[in-house]
Amino acid sequence: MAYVLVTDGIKEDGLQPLLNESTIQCDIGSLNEFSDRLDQYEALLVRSATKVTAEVLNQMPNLKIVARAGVGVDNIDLDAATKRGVIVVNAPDGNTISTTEHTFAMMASLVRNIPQGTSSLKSGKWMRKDYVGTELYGKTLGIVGMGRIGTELSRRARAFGMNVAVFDPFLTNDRAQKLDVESVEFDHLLDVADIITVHTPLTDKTRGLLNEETIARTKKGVFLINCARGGIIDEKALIPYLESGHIGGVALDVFESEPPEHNHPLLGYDQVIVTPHLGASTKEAQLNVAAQVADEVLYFLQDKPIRNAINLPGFSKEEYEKIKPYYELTRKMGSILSQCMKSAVNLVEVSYAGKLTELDTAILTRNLMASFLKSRLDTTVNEVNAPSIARERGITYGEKHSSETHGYSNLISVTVQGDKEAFSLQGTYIKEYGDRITQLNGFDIDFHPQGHLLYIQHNDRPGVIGNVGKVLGEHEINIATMQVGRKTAGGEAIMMLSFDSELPKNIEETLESVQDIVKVEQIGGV
Ligand SMILES: NC(=O)C1=CN([C@@H]2O[C@H](COP(=O)(O)OP(=O)(O)OC[C@H]3O[C@@H](n4cnc5c(N)ncnc54)[C@H](O)[C@@H]3O)[C@@H](O)[C@H]2O)C=CC1
Ligand SMILES: O=C(O)C(=O)COP(=O)(O)O
Repeated sequence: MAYVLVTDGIKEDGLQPLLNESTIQCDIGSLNEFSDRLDQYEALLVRSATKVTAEVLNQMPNLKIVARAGVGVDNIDLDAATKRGVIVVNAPDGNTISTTEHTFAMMASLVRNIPQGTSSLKSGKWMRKDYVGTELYGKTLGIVGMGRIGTELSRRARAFGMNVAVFDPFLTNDRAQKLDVESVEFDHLLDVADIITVHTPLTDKTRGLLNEETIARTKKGVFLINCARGGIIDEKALIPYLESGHIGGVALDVFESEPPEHNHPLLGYDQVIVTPHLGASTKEAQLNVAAQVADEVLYFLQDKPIRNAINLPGFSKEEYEKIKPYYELTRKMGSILSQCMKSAVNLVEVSYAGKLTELDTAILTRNLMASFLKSRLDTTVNEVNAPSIARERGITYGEKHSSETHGYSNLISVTVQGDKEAFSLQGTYIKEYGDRITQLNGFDIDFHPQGHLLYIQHNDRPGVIGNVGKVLGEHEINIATMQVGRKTAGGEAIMMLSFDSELPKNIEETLESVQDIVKVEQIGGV
């Protein structure tokens, strides 16, 4: 049974695939409510309220995946999760439309004083001349961050006859042209925009993007909107400009600290309109994001590919189908290399040739590294934390694409380099025969890496192979398959034997005492 904890009121209708799965038990509530059994959960589903800190992760030693039913993952300690090997996924596009529409509603409300007019009338006043608004038509909307939400917003703004100036370092001219927006530098956007709205994640670069200095550059009467993340607009910096009347109005759906304090200074200004982080709060968005993360968690627990991992290279289902056979091969190669080369390693070089060069191979290299490191360490190592663990251990690794296929349609070559020795392995996947190891330390060989293996280095002399068979026979060990490789007659040679069951621990020493046998390594669990 896999245990899953669902927090933050994620919509249950969308979670049906998880809730209906008989091998999964879903608990619904908060971290606090289930504090006595946090150690059992393999998956945690959250929105923005639950803070997945390093401390929370420590209390959940079994946790393998955190799924964010929404976009922003700033409530999750990504570094700590990555280090621990916990996959973090989100639901990137399920709430795009809702947040876009909310931003547009905030913009329209802001320029037409709708919230102010509502509360004034409800308090018995009829103040038409105090609430004269501004048209959107013909005004310039400055969008900072042209991702999913920024893009959808720009389409709506264009439909309202607005000009759109965008600052996003990743926006190409071609895309800007297609979207009929002007791509500008940030300073230029500050100069020309009548309304500025931010749609970036909160990062070190975007924190305080609109601050005392940058707001000073904006047009008098500018309207500012933040429906992205609290802190992108520096809340304190707004106050002098609201006081002086430089800012025409501010719309905030998000705050530096949520909920904001009751006596938060910005809440006292009539020109500031607010909502309590409602951007994604529609029936449709909540159903979408819940269904997206439920699918991802279910897939993950069933060892199927996940699409929206934040701390892993992403790939589509189609790409996964292509990569799948090599995934198993790289796992096996990593394990064999680690067990054959027992000494310290400082460099791992992976080369992909043939059909593989058409694929994004980064995930394969991570998989190989995870498998390589796993056999050497007793901590959790997977594709998520393999890069940081390798770095910590002083192991550099890299990958390249090459044209040297050695006649195979696809070929993976790996060299592991230590201070004193090196070890190399080549493998391929052939549809009819499965995965094959085709070369080991320069020796041509051909075997299916499966089960319990014995790798023997020996001198190519008459009787050696027979003696190995004899010793194993005396120990009642049945050889399943045996492959021999050599470079020259009478020179160095290797054997690779496979067995149906585990071998006795001391068999290496017994075999190493046989004449002309140089080295014996058991390779288990491939
Ligand atoms: N209020 C709410 O309830 C919701 C808020 N959000 C927030 O909205 C924001 C945007 O969401 P999406 O559009 O889905 O994300 P996205 O990832 O599609 O877009 C973000 C864009 O920001 C750009 N960007 C990053 N750093 C930048 C910088 N320094 N300057 C300019 N542009 C920069 C990126 O290139 C990207 O195009 C996120 O912070 C997300 O958390 C999202 C959904 C709901
Ligand atoms: O998706 C996002 O980034 C959001 O900010 C939505 O947050 P929520 O799930 O409504 O707490």
